[in-house]
Amino acid sequence: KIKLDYGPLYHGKRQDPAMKKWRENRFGQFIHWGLYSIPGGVWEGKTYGYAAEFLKASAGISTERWNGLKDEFNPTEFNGKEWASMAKAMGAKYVCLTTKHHEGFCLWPSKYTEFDIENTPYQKDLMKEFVDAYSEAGIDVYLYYSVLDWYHPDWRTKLKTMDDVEAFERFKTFTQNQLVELLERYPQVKGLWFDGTWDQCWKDNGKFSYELEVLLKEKRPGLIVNSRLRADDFGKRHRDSNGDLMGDFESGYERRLPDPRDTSVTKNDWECCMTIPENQWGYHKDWTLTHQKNTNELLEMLAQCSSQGGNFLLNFGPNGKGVFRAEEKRIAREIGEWMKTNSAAIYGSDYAGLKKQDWGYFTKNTKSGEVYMIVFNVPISYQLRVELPKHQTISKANMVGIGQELQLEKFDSNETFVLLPPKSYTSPFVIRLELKANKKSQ
Ligand SMILES: COc1ccc([C@H]2[C@H](O)[C@H](O)[C@H](C)N2C)cc1
Repeated sequence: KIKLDYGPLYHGKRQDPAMKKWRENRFGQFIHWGLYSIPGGVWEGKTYGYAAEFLKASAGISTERWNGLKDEFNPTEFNGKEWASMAKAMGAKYVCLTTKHHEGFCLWPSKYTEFDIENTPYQKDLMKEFVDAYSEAGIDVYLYYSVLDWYHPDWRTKLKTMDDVEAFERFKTFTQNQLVELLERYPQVKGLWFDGTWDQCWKDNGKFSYELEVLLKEKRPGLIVNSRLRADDFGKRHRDSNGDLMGDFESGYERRLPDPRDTSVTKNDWECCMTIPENQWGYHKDWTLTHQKNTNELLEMLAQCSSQGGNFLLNFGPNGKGVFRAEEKRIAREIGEWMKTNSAAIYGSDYAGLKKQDWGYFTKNTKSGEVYMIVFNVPISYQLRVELPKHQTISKANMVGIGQELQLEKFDSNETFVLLPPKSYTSPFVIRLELKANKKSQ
């Protein structure tokens, strides 16, 4: 092991109540909302297909012109309670909102910059309405914060000169001040989701990122931070120079999932953040440019994450007025419909320790011990293979929802077929297994 002064604060999975709640949540709503939500990927009549939150770069817009968008930010149709009730109906147990994306515009009235909500026609503390509404709906609130800040004069991608070093020292102070300010203004907040920490400037400041994690966790005991906050003594990110995770959960799964058979990911807590289009985090006017994931595709990702002990954070991008697009509202409703019947297989679930099969995913409820099969691919044979450890056997298998008991066919080996009634299955479904000790092996 390489000796590190600025590696992880601890090893293994946190078992405190705050982290256990994070783990039980399993399903969250990501929201990207900022000045980029106003143009929505279109500039001077031209549509740019790249991620809408990068329009400044993809359309070559001057900093002055881009920053001028703050004078147009007036989300008169924003209604925190409506947003929270859509998320509640979808079945999201937590939410993560961009307080400041790479553009540097702050959705809260910050003492440390004038590039914030206070200096827009809207003026009001939108973040307070947001945090209060979601908290009252029983949804845990997390805040996304981009260290990378295109607006701030002291931002430096890399530190080449002494001027750069001095500027970046001021930038580090600014960053720390803003983060403390967020925790003080919004006491309900459960955690921080850091982004924009891939540049050399941050890799050269592992000590600062370590001390920042310590400071923020002292300010807010139980605070949860993602792996993107940290760099170690040698500039390694997410995992330190010994391969150990820094932060409380691995958040490198951005628009991608681990291999479904990879059981190594179960060693740490982790989260996959996902867009509905191929690559749009901020609102984009034209979603027809790329594939839009449908509800069953998204449900399968949610099921896979749970089956491998990870969380699924699904992104929504409201427009400049604070309105979600029709596709997002429909998908939220459809996911919520499915969760009404099947959420027992998701909330409080974890890796079941059973061999992955082609028909779908196993999850295990950590409290009840009940094992679930979430089925996406019904085999032509209508036989769902289950391989159990020698000492276990299935005593019952029931469809969740309708409750129907399913026939079992047991093999001499440790395999069992759960037999499906031969009919058409047009929506993913869940089977609850009751397992018991296997007498034969005693
Ligand atoms: C250059 O590649 C990037 C940089 C930043 C991102 C940002 C997205 O804007 C979004 O906020 C995502 C969570 N983050 C990694 C994505 C890809």
